Amino acid sequence: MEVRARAPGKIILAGEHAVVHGSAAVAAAIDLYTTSSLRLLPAGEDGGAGAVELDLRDSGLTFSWPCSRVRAALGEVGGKAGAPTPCSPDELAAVAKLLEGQEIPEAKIWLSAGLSAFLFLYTSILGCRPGKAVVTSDLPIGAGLGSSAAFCVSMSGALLTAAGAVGVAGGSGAEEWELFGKDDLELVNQWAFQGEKIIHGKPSGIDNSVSTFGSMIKFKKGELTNLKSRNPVKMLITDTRVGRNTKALLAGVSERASRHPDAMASVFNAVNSISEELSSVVELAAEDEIAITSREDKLAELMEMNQVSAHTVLEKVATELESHGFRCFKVEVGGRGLQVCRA
Ligand SMILES: Nc1ncnc2c1ncn2[C@@H]1O[C@H](COP(=O)(O)OP(=O)(O)OP(=O)(O)O)[C@@H](O)[C@H]1O
Ligand SMILES: C[C@@](O)(CCO)CC(=O)[O-]
Ligand SMILES: [Mg+2]
Repeated sequence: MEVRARAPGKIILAGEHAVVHGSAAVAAAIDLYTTSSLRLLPAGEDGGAGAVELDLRDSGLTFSWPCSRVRAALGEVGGKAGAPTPCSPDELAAVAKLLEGQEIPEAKIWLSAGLSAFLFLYTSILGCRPGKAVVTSDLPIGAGLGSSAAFCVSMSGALLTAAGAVGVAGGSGAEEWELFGKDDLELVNQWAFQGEKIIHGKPSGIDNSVSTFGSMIKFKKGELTNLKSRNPVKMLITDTRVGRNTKALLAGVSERASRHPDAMASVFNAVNSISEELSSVVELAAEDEIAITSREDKLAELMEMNQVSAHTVLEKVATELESHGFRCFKVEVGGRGLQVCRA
């Protein structure tokens, strides 16, 4: 039997990064999905122990680990499809060894974090049983839309269903998407968080939570509040195609926080207030067009306050001044003194 699970990406409206340091953040699921399909294979069909296989369909890459090799590296793991235990440093090192010899193109070396998360989740939940997982995704990877969380959530959902730990026994028999119950979602979310930790370092848990539970949420210190919005919020998302690595960005923010603890505490406090206000604006009951427009203006302003970058502000101020007939020079300060040029 094949199990398929799909999980959405997300957009963070306010509180990104600050949420890792205890501020509130607001996030919403978006209707772009990662789908993980899983088929358990009969052991020893070819006289051998079989293999754990991963087919990353979008990148055209497939990976295979003979079960005997997985067992030699990790020992008799798995079958603990209850509450997860985090991946220990020793386990992570053993998983990293399993990546050696896999042909990951240099240009896609970032996939190794996802492969490590896959191996940890697969072997912890199913042990060294042979099986094949196929992953497809609508999401750009490493673009801030929660591709890592959607990967971990959909994979955990498929693995836990195959292990019989979650899901309706036998399913409805119909080829349609079914929803998990609340306890099942909690369990999937806990496993996905362990996967996210392998990919992100020290995530807050907001991405896997919103991917698991969907909807629009406020998230603070691991606590999730569902935001009830009677009018849908529409967003236009633009992928700049400028790649970034969330793990490195997270580490950068933490280092800055330890270099400037007081200033950064104020920043995190300000972001917390923005997220709290944004949450209440989302929940405002908008009865008419005017109210909806003013709600959208408030959301836009709060999002801009959260995201504000010096470059955007400079551009805006300059455009405004120039529209009133002033002339602006955007200059770099602190540059060189006298220079000469000989013809
Ligand atoms: N479909 C996928 N297949 C394999 N690996 C994936 C997939 N999606 C995500 N990953 C793993 O997750 C990593 C990207 O995670 P990262 O957290 O840096 O970006 P993101 O999740 O897209 O953005 P953000 O966390 O800021 O929302 C990839 O480098 C890869 O290791
Ligand atoms: C940057 C961050 O705030 C969201 C990543 O999409 C990290 C996290 O909360 O774990
Ligand atoms: Mg991520």
